Order: sequence, then structure tokens, then C-alpha cells
Amino acid sequence: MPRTRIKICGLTRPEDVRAAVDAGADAIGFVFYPPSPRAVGIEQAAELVALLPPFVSSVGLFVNAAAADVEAVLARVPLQLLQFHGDEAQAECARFGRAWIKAARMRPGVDLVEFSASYPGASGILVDAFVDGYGGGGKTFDWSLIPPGFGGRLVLSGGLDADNVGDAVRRLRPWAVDVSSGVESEKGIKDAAKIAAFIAGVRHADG
Ligand SMILES: O=C(O)c1ccccc1NCC(=O)[C@H](O)[C@H](O)COP(=O)(O)O
Repeated sequence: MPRTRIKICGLTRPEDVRAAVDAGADAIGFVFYPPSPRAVGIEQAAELVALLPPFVSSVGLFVNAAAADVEAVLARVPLQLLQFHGDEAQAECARFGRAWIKAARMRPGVDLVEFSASYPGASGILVDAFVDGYGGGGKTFDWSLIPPGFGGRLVLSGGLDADNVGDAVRRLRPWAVDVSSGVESEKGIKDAAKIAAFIAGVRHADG
């Protein structure tokens, strides 16, 4: 059983990047969605990504962004993975020639198998709670909406924290987990102790 990968999302400060890397995060997410309180600018993101050591992935998060805006980020920020968190179709996600994951905003009636089949080029499907503002809401969703034996590379997200992530990993055995609010002291400001506790919870559940 491979260990559960861990993405910490919505980082805005060098000290938070260092804390997440030191705690053992596998991926660091940067939000390029201006309405988010966690949004970063291009130069800011370039400086933060430059802090990442080998084998810690940089993830850029977009919500219904114009292709030119994504290209402008890619021209300056070395992103290893793109995360599309809006209503983007497969072709809009695949056009940049980078690995990408697609977010599914979960609520009753969402057929995850059907959703996943419409994104055949995705490296993974990130399942998140359906919240206003697309994401980063700090809310869990009904995990039973995830079909048993879902074959895609599942990234579990939405309201995770050190208290519930162990149960989530043991119950769903996702490829990865993703967290933002659950490791913050305030939106966009991460808490090193909460990051460490979250990662410890994942490690304990992995056994
Ligand atoms: O983080 C944001 O502010 C955000 C804004 C708009 C779209 C997506 C956003 N975040 C995407 C993520 O991958 C978050 O980590 C995910 O939604 C989980 O957030 P949380 O429930 O706060 O852990």
C-alpha cells in the first residue's frame, strides 16, 4: 500500500512553505484565483516556488481562468501540476501540455465515475465540498458520495484537519489528501503546528 500523498494548499508566505516542506508535504498549492484570500501574484508565486526542494511538487490552482492568464503564470512560475477547480472541460485543462488534476465539487447527485470519465487526461480527481466561491471552504462533504473502489487517482479534500484525516485515510484509502483551512490560523496564513499535526495524522493512518 503506497503511503498517502499530502498536498498543502493556499500558501502565501515563505515561512509557511518552509514549514510544509519540513513537515513532509509532497505538494504545495498556490491559488491563482484573485477573489480568494489565499491568492498569490505571479512574482510572489515565483519566489515561493523557488523555495521548493527536489521531489516536492508545485501545484497551480485555477478557477475558470482565461488561457492567456494561465500561460502568463506558466511563463514565470515553474508549476509541475495544474489544478482546475472551476467548470473547465477536458480540452481546457489539457491545452497547456502539463500534468493536471480536476476538482469535483461534491454534493448529492454528482456521479463521480461519470465525472471522472469526462476528464480522461486528468492525473487525478480531487474531490472537494461544494461551497460558494468554488473551494477553500473548510467544509467536509458526505464521503459516501465516493463510490467504493473508485478507480481514479483520488485526492480527498474538503474540511480535512488533524482530527478527521486519519479516519478519512483509513476509510477511503485515497491516493492523496489535500488541506487548506484545516492548517491555518487565518485564511492564507498557515500554522506550522497544525501542518505537522495533519501530516502526523496521515502517517499514523498509513501505519
Ligand atoms: O483555497 C482557496 O481559497 C480556493 C479558492 C477557490 C477555489 C479553490 C480553492 N482551494 C482549492 C483547494 O485545493 C483547497 O485545498 C480545497 O478546496 C480544500 O480546502 P479546505 O476545505 O479549506 O481544506
